[in-house]
Amino acid sequence: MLSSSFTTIPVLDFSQASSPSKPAFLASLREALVNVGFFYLRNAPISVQTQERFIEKALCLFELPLEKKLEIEMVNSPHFLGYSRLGAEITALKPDHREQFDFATELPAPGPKEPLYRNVVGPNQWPDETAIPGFRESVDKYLSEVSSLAELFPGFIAEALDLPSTTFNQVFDTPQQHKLKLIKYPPPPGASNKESGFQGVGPHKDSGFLTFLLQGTSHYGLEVQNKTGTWIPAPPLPGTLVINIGRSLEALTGGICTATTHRVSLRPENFQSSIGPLGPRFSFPVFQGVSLDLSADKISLKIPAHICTLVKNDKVKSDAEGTFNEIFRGSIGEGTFIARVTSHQDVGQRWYPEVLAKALKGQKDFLT
Ligand SMILES: O=C(O)CCC(=O)C(=O)O
Ligand SMILES: [Fe+2]
Repeated sequence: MLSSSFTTIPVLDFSQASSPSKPAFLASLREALVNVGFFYLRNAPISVQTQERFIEKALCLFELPLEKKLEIEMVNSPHFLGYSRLGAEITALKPDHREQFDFATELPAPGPKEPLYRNVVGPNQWPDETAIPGFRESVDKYLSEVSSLAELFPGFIAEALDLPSTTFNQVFDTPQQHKLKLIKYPPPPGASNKESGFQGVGPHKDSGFLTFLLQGTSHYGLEVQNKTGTWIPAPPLPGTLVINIGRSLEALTGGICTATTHRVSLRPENFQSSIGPLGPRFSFPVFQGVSLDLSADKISLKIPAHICTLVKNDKVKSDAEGTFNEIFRGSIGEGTFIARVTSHQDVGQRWYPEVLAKALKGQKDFLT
């Protein structure tokens, strides 16, 4: 049954999230969760000053000379935090054409007796404060405001699914780690594939609860795959964040909330405007984490039947890799760890060579 699927991405207004308009907000949220997996959010409670200062500092970070960036290269960190050079990350078995810095809620590394997968949490690698004064403060502030917004959504989602508003409380750690990626997509080199463009990031689903994406420039490029396999553009709308559902939320709701495949295509025309070249595209996703020790089968949410019947498509065409679904039979921590090791193989090779070798062979039971 592939007859109907979304062709546009809904726009929700956060100012409706408090009564008396809350029922309308929850109804739009329900439709977005169940049938699209993506929505824009207007009037998010993130201060314009925080956002602008964060973008300004982020652009300075990319302008540092390569040797300064390499001081905080991700390969130095067993926690997958820091700088990844252009082409260092792999998605859907192909290198991505993007340069990025990964930061996260500042937390200590796990102790030696904790499971290996807990190493996806640990301290950040911060750039030299004298090179970009105020950088750390601007990132901390932005991540903290987005985290506060993110932490309101489990309650809204529960209510949108007609579940008690505290339903998801048990799935988060205290404190919970969230991740912030700073991404630069340079214009594509040479000719690109006409149909799909040059791969900025290949087709994938995010692995967390929700992702909160700030598109920092006006480029087209982000595309969302509807259930029939068609790619729908998700260009930046001024004053909005793009929010999408990750595999953790999808698994926790037994697939009622849909984690939708997306990609960034770098077509040469996306880098041109009527007044000339746009330069690189910048984007800044925050990935909302969930408890690492959680496994989908430990949580059995009873979603009301009238919500389950809203799910329109029983078959979904997706270009994302399927491996995570297999891995997900273990804990979320294991799944996330393996996804990180295979995406950042230089880090995997340096810190977890055995896990990488086994992951690459597609073995799934190696962390037991
Ligand atoms: O750059 C974007 O707009 C999206 C990036 C993305 O999907 C990701 O990093 O997971
Ligand atoms: Fe993504």
